[in-house]
Amino acid sequence: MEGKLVSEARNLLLVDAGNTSVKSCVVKANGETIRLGDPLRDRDLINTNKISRVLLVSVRAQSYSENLQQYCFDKQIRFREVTTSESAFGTACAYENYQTLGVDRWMMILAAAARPEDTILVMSIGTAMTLDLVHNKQHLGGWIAPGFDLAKSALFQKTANVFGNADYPNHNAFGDNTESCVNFGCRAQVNGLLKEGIKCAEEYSTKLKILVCGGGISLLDLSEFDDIEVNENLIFEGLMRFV
Ligand SMILES: Nc1ncnc2c1ncn2[C@@H]1O[C@H](COP(=O)(O)OP(=O)(O)OP(=O)(O)O)[C@@H](O)[C@H]1O
Ligand SMILES: CC(C)(CO)[C@@H](O)C(=O)NCCC(=O)O
Repeated sequence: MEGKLVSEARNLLLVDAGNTSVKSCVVKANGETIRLGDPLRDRDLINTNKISRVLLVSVRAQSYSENLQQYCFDKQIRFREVTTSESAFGTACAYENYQTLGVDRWMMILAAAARPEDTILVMSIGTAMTLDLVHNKQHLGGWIAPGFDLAKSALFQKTANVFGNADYPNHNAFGDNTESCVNFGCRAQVNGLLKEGIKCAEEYSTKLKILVCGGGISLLDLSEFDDIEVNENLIFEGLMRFV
């Protein structure tokens, strides 16, 4: 039975192991894609989707990569972990110590570099928020800041009297109690980061494309930004360049 499954398998599984969650994407032979979860949590995912090859990017502890590699080895599935490189496909990483740039950022940078626009700002709104500038297909650098939940928990941990709830506000306003002041303040930080990023990026070009992804996208006031594209598959788009 196991042998039959392996011989029938021909689909590719892309895996993005982030700090909060692991996402995956099945790429079928006909090009169709399906977004799924963590293959180490849902042990049927690989069998039911006839996976013959796994490509991983991870910003988690090394043990996640080792466990997935072992799992693939046991199931006779080809496995490769893609890591940040000094350059790829003609795009150089802005970090001298390139190994320290998160591979999730690297994938988004490479996805942006494959686009036709000259100047692209890539933003991820996850556990952490990141911004990276890609100009003429080169990575010029970026920012790392706490994400919405992280900013809130830092406030709760480091102050005696600030408390909150688990709401994600869908607009901005001035709060009239502690919880709403925290929520609106941290939401303003998300939007403010992008506005500041645009200001800096406009030194390179006033014609700017913005690509955004991550679990906190609904915190952005999308209508306030020109030429902005929400793309949940940015990391997978970058990873697909290695296929
Ligand atoms: N319903 C929601 N509305 C708005 N924001 C949310 C919601 N649910 C989660 N978030 C935000 O999304 C974050 C998680 O995003 P994501 O799943 O992209 O994280 P991750 O990829 O694991 O982290 P990272 O990319 O930083 O490693 C949470 O920390 C939270 O701030
Ligand atoms: C910043 C995060 C956590 C965003 O997921 C990730 O890209 C990471 O762990 N980066 C390592 C540090 C860096 O990119 O400089």
